[in-house]
Amino acid sequence: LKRLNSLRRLLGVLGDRGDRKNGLSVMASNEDDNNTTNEDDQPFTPWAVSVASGHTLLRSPQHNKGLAFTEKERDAHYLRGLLPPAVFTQELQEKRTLHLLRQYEVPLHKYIAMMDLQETNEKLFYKLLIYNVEELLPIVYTPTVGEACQKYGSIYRRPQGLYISLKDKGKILEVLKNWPEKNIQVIVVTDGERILGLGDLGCQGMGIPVGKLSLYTALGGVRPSACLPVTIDVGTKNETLLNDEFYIGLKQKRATGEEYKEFLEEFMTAVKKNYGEKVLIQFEDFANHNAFDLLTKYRTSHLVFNDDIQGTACVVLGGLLSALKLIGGTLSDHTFLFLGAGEAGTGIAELISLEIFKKTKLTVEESRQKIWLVDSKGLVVSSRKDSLQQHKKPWAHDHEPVSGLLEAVKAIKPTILIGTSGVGKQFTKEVIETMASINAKPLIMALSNPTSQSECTAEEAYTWSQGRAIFASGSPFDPVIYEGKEFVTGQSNNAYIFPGFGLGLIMSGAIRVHDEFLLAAAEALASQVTEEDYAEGIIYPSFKNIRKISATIAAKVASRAYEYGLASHLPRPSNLVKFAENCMYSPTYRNYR
Ligand SMILES: NC(=O)C1=CN([C@@H]2O[C@H](COP(=O)(O)OP(=O)(O)OC[C@H]3O[C@@H](n4cnc5c(N)ncnc54)[C@H](OP(=O)(O)O)[C@@H]3O)[C@@H](O)[C@H]2O)C=CC1
Ligand SMILES: CC(=O)C(=O)O
Ligand SMILES: [Mg+2]
Repeated sequence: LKRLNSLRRLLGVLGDRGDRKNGLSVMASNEDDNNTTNEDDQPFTPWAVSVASGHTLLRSPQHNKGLAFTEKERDAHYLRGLLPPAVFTQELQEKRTLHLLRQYEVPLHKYIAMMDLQETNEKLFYKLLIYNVEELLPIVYTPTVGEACQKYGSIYRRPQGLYISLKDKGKILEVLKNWPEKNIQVIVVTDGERILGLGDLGCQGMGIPVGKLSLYTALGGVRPSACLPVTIDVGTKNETLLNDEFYIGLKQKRATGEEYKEFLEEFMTAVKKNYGEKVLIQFEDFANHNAFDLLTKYRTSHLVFNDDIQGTACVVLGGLLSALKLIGGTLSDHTFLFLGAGEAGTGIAELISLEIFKKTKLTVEESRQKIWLVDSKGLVVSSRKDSLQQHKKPWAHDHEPVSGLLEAVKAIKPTILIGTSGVGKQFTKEVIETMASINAKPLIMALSNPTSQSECTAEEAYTWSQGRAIFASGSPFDPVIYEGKEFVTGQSNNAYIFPGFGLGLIMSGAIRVHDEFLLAAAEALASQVTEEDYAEGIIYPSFKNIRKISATIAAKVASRAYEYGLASHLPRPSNLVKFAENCMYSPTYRNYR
């Protein structure tokens, strides 16, 4: 009877709504019961019926403007008294927040502050990120996001993204329907097994899809409400996490084999059913024993993109095409040696050989002969072929076995050395000195993330090559002074690619990804490097111009999609760059009536 009375009172409050001239936010709750008896052990219904004004408006990250609500808006939306009297412009808010962020000395604290901002005032978060991208990218993205994932359980405040765990088997479609936004254009999904070069972080990998999607918006202009971060939790093999009382994921051994495949199949089917044919699914930081299979299996039935295999290939090929201006020759004149023969390494190798095949008279097989890879067992050579994973086989060339990287550098004499091992400090003094003894301008790319896993630092690359190296890294390094000269380094990270690439797919309504799109994206990136960049010895354009770069990449990708009959948004816009720019999300506040 008491509960019935509560309900009556609640309905009475709701009935009052029309009488309340102000249309105030109405929060009705049976917590308001004037009961004297303790109901703590009674089942409770968390009623919340609201319109976005007053307190509710301030609590809505999409609509909140904080101190930037004007006097008129404060009157019209029942905010009087809920905010201090000062009215700030968005620019002043940006300045204030930046000032605050700079007071934190620990990058992880800045990360937490940025995530809080994203959860309270989305437009201010994106304004800050877009206009201060070089300063804040290392916070919301690599390297800090790596540390955030490692400590995700203990810094956890509010859930971000959608968690799909083995507990949801048979109900994934229902779980997708719980997500509040219906019009999803991009999903970034991980299963947490290979988070950067930090290994299996299980459910705590969620930081990666969240971070990648914030870049989709900030760098590529995709609406935040169209982005869905997903973590698939099938357990973890990380014993530390399994024994951690603050671990937020399933405490069980990672599922493998058929159980894993069936769960992923259910996810892929549910996604297509819920969001349609044109939702982009970006696979991120899966271990390579699943990543290649998932890409192969779903590339013909879904719009899928593996960032670690394909996005990384684009950013590196773009950097190589641009580097030719500094190191000379054509791509096919060079010899490439990789440390690491996994997703990134073989993905890049495949795209380089495709580009050489397209631009020369060489066959794909001949172009592959210019590329060598070293894995944890040494140089990938034909005598090892039978025991090699499928993705390594095309790179198993005839050569006697070579055990380590230094020996491989001496034997192969590469002009370009690329680190994709996920293991730090592998480009030793001897390795770089040997590269410098073979090449006037050795091109050295240390791509592993985060900074702790980088194959070498910028300082090591410049010092050990006596200032002759052309250097780029996956995570950013500060400029280095060597013998009185300043060396600015480039960041070779797929963040240059996926936001623009995804935008190109979305704006053209592409239904599948074709390898030609990857070549187009790489060439578009290379075309954005300026003479000033080359004068500084860098092979990537500045992140400051990333939205323009993303628009150029999007336009080229879309253009190929139309050319290959894979675009569904018709008619084709005549100026694709302009169209891409016009599609981009703006972080500027809107006026409320
Ligand atoms: N800059 C960027 O944009 C990107 C950077 N990355 C980074 O690249 C790294 C690798 O990623 P990914 O390719 O997906 O990982 P994978 O696990 O697929 O591949 C790692 C490769 O490195 C090899 N390896 C591991 N340890 C050693 C060692 N000590 N000596 C030689 N080889 C070794 C492995 O050998 P084996 O096969 O024998 O086990 C494997 O071939 C990560 O740190 C990741 O953060 C990834 C994507 C993009
Ligand atoms: C950059 C990226 O995707 C990685 O390190 O995995
Ligand atoms: Mg990745």
